[in-house]
Amino acid sequence: MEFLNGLQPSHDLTYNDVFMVPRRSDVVSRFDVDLATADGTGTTLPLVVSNMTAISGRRMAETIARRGGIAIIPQDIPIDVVASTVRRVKAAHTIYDTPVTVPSSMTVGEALSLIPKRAHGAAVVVDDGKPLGVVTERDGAEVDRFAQVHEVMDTDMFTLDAGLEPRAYFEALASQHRPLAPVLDGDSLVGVVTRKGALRSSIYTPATDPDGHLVIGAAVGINGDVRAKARALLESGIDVIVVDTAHGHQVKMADALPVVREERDAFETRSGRRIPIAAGNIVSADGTLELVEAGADIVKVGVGPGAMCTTRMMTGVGRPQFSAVLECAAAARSVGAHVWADGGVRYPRDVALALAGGAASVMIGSWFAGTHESPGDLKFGPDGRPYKESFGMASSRAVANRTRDAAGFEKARMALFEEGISTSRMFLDPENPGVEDLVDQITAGVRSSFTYAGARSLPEFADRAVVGLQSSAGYDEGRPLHASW
Ligand SMILES: NC(=O)C1=CN([C@@H]2O[C@H](COP(=O)(O)OP(=O)(O)OC[C@H]3O[C@@H](n4cnc5c(N)ncnc54)[C@H](OP(=O)(O)O)[C@@H]3O)[C@@H](O)[C@H]2O)C=CC1
Ligand SMILES: Nc1nc2c(ncn2[C@@H]2O[C@H](COP(=O)(O)O)[C@@H](O)[C@H]2O)c(=O)[nH]1
Ligand SMILES: [K+]
Repeated sequence: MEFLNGLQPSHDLTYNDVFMVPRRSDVVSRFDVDLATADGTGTTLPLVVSNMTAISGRRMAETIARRGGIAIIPQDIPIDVVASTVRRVKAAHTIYDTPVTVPSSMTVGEALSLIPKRAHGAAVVVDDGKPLGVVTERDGAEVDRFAQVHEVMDTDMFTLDAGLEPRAYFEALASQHRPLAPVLDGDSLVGVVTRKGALRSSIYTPATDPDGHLVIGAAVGINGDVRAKARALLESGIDVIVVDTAHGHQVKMADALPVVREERDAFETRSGRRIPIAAGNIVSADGTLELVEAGADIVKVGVGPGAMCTTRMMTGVGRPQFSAVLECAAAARSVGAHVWADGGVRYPRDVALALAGGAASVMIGSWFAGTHESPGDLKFGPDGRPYKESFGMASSRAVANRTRDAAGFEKARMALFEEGISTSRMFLDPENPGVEDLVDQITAGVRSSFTYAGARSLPEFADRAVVGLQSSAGYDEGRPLHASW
């Protein structure tokens, strides 16, 4: 990346401070862009879902990996729960959506609470392994919530066979005027296909491990028995291990990383698979080099940009994210390592700018909180708008959860330090209520960005991007106008 007109910025910059200028391009189609990352995680899109309890769980993990990204399960989740999450993600189909299945005797009320767990808006009714019908929100809307599913389900089953090409699924659904269909392999239900899903599987490549299963990562903190936790996580079958703390450039991190590296190397000897280690967070070249030296393959960059994060207001500490990414990515590159740009991403442009700054992948938390796939229950505001609750991992809510086994006195001491928001309502966008809708927007924006720069791949983009500085009026000029002046 170079600054426009050779400018050397006199102060640190964040995403809103900068813009990219187009340059002559021989990339003639946005489909010619390859967004695969080289950070060793197997992702085909440079997107990582933040290790936050309100955002990253099983549904998020399988959905994002199916489209090429990866989700990181937070450090606060008990290891047996992480292991079962990993098992279920690895068992999920790489092409078809996982169906919500309900027995025919389930109440409509219960079924309606399960349907929003998937963006496709329907549950498949299954008795004794045999699919009998489909029930949607609309089917359940007008009836008593204690009615049973078999009374309202659509039994005029339209199913499709597994193994067809995406176009065939799309056309079959379109010609039958169906939004979705259960997919059967022989008699058994293997998934659900929607028109959009079929379209997406022709555009995205799932992120898979060497055995062809969807990828997933998990985080470990720097306190407690780091060795045992790291070993258990590796044994659970994760594809990247994230060593996570607010202030990554500290002695405890420098002590924890060699331990995690030893466990990783031992796991490689046992299994033949080398699992990358990500660690953070830091915002300086020094911090990057020290973490890489201590064992990190990937360094997580970002102190204070996160939407749930109060660190900068509480402490005055942090660094505008674009400059932090730029400096850390250059340092990482000089020693053959990678960075993830973590936090503060609200628009596709921010993802593009992080990649221009040299990030191998971009971590997104809050933006993905308001989707069907985030773990929380769907709630409704006074105006009926659906939302999910989100909270920071350094909020009193998260700290209370993380320290649940500590003695009362210790708990109270730790609760003194709070650097995150405990409740925030993240509304679902009615047009884009699923995380895949957001991924569609991001990849459309980023692919287009690459063609403006004349780049076909991430390294080419980081090399060719020309970045200028703008005032807030410049930023404002770029915003769309949804009503008249
Ligand atoms: N990217 C960001 O800007 C930030 C992210 N977070 C996220 O919040 C979660 C919790 O992280 P964390 O608070 O580190 O909790 P951890 O449970 O990982 O504990 C952090 C350890 O580091 C010590 N420590 C020393 N200085 C600091 C400091 N300035 N801030 C925090 N800990 C410090 C703490 O000791 P002691 O308690 O005795 O001081 C404690 O032993 C993580 O998921 C992290 O990524 C949190 C804040 C900022
Ligand atoms: N200072 C804090 N940072 C936090 C907290 N919880 C998460 N985070 C960081 O934010 C990013 C996600 O950023 P977003 O803008 O996409 O939401 C996450 O990966 C963490 O690094 C917190 O409580 N305090
Ligand atoms: K912030």
